[in-house]
Amino acid sequence: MADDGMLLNFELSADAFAPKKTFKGGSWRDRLTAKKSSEWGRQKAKEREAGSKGSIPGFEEVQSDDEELILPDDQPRKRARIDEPVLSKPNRRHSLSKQSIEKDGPRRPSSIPNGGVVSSLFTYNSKAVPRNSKPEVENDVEIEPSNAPLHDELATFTNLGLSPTLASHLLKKLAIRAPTAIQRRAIEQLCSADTDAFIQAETGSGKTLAYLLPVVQRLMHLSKQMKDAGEDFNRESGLFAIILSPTRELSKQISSVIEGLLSCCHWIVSSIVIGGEKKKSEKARLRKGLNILVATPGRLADHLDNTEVLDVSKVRWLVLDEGDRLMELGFEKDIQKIVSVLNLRRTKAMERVLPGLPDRRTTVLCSATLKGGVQDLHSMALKEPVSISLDENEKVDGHEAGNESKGFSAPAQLKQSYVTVPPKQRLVTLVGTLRQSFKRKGSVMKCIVFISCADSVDFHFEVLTRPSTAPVEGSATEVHKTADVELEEPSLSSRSKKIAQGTTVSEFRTQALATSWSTKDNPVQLFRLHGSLQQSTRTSTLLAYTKYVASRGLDLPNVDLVIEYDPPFSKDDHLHRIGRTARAGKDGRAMIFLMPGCEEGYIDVLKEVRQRNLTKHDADEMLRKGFSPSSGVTADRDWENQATNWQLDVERWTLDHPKHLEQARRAYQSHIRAYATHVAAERAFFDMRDLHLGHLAKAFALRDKPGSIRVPGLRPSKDDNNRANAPRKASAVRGSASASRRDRPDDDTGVQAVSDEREGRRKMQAKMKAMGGASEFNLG
Ligand SMILES: Nc1ncnc2c1ncn2[C@@H]1O[C@H](COP(=O)(O)OP(=O)(O)OP(=O)(O)O)[C@@H](O)[C@H]1O
Repeated sequence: MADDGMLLNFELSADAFAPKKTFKGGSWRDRLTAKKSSEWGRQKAKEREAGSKGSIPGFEEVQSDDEELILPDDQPRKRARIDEPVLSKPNRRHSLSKQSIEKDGPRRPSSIPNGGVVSSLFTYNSKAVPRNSKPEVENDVEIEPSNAPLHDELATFTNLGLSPTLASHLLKKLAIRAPTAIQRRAIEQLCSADTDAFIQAETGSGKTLAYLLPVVQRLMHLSKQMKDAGEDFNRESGLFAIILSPTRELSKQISSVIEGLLSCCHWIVSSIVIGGEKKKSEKARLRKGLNILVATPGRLADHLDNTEVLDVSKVRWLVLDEGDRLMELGFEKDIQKIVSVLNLRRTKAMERVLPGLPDRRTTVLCSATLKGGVQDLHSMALKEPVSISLDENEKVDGHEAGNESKGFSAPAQLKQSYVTVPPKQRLVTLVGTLRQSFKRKGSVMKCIVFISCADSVDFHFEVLTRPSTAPVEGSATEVHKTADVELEEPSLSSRSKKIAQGTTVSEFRTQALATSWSTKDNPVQLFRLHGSLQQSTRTSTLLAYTKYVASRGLDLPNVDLVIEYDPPFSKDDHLHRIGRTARAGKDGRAMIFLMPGCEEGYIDVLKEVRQRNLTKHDADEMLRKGFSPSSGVTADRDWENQATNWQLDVERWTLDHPKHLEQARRAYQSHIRAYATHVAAERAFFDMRDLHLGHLAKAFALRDKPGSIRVPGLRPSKDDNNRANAPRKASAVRGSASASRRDRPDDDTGVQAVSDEREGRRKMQAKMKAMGGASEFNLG
């Protein structure tokens, strides 16, 4: 009796299949299966006789049309998969290393429930499309930073209108010596005039201080005028300035910058309302009185409706920070409402004007990009504004300023690169890149990896901090309990568990050592952050990350490398993500992972952001650098074995624990859903129909066939349910990165893409808004 499971378990001896047999008895399927198996065995025997390949006990490979190696299963499977041609293995790149196979062998049967597919990392990968455009590599060009503080002798804060008290406080307490180019313009303008303003400047150019310094300066001046007129200035004098920002994190960051500034004029009081805490305590704070308020739009609109004690009649400065994000996250209506309430209440209260208080309100809009929504916000909130920006051809300290294309700006010194990685190799290439980057700069380096959804962040955090058993040179194989932290989800805190060595660690960690890839000599800490974490956890994680290497807590200082492991959902997203590095004149690198095929079209978008300093890499290069032993003494392509071992190790780890397996499947499914939510203008680059789902599964350490990955509890959409009733074609699931759309059967993938996109976008926006907005760190 030959069934599918036995087919895969056949021992290959040269004589076992020698005579040609006829098959009788059993069902037609059994006979056909046995016949095919016999032919397969004969062919293998011939190969071995020819010395082309030896058999490895306990491991036989069947290659499918997809070049997948199917491992034997404990459980005989009912359904035979008998139509796959048997291919010989012409070269060593097609097979797993013998070492890894032997290692994998004994554990395999228990590791692969319901049959599994292990495909080689290095075979049948889609190739990068040759491009006609000019070569992108223009590295090693020394470019002067475009967002650094100026060296101009005249560009001092006092020359721009700040009081000597504030200027010396900046220098002594905040180590800020000279303004950046955008600060020079904004401070001069806003200190001397009551006109609305639109500040547009690249990321990391110091926009926060560009609007805050004039506000604080003007309030200091107001307090002096009131004092001269015999009136006290204190927290009860009135609310004079409101700063709106799209996210809680950013609001807190702005609030901490204000606190730093106000320590030289402690009579001016600021506060913050951003949700995430009880409205009652926010109301209590508002009741005590304050002069500057930082808020998220939704929460402020709510307080304007429901908190009587909030008097906005004296507000004379309204700042809309990160205008593009405010619009993108759907705060338009809230802002509209806030602006009209401010207008209405100011007019009603004109008779109670304080000495020195300007008649009109100044509204300032800030943005790093000029994208669609910003224009709407501009017309809705600003009246005859002055535009404060650095023109395209403007020179900063004799060098060209940042803008290379209208509406986009990235710091000139930022080095962008992209790496084309076939879907199967994504995970190992990420690890190779991290190993290489941290090897070069040691654990003093800081990096952010952007991943498209919270489930995927969780999965990758666990994978990268799991104890590795793969023999990668110098890896920190033992678990470093001391670093497992501290920060935990309150709801999960009770579920702490004892681990083998007797140390209690939290089941849910947001910080841990990257034991699976960093080395003992150079240990790297990993932090987890996404929008599905509770607010308190997000805040403390960000703080821990900020403080980990550098101690300034203003933004995320000194981030050396940004990796966009999953491409951004829009160009603006990209700009904001890469803007976490190369801030205030510092160096920075940003690397994006693209898959061969239509994703490579995104390279043109990268060029729009900045053509210079754009470098190209490929997966082999990153793997070689990341997985080669540091001694440099290595057999040719030894790194392939190292990478394969690492990958197999993760796959085993995933299969060995139901929890990990579910997490991997959940991450995979959520990733695909998120993939469908790219903005319409960029969908040609990120086309669901070009995703090779089977290969992509490997990047989530899955050996399942894509069609069988269905995690219970993962929000099924209506269309999911409809699809479940429709016959599913195998090719629709397996796809092929290289096949054109026309080659595909008329499958339901396109429908899924569209419906998932709408659904995904709607949910994402709702979720972000419910969280009080999203930032580049709220990715769930
Ligand atoms: N004049 C200055 N000298 C030195 N450092 C500065 C100066 N102004 C701002 N910085 C620092 O530069 C960093 C970036 O500033 P900020 O966050 O205001 O930039 P941004 O333009 O708002 O960027 P993004 O658009 O990405 O939010 C901060 O760490 C800030 O402390």
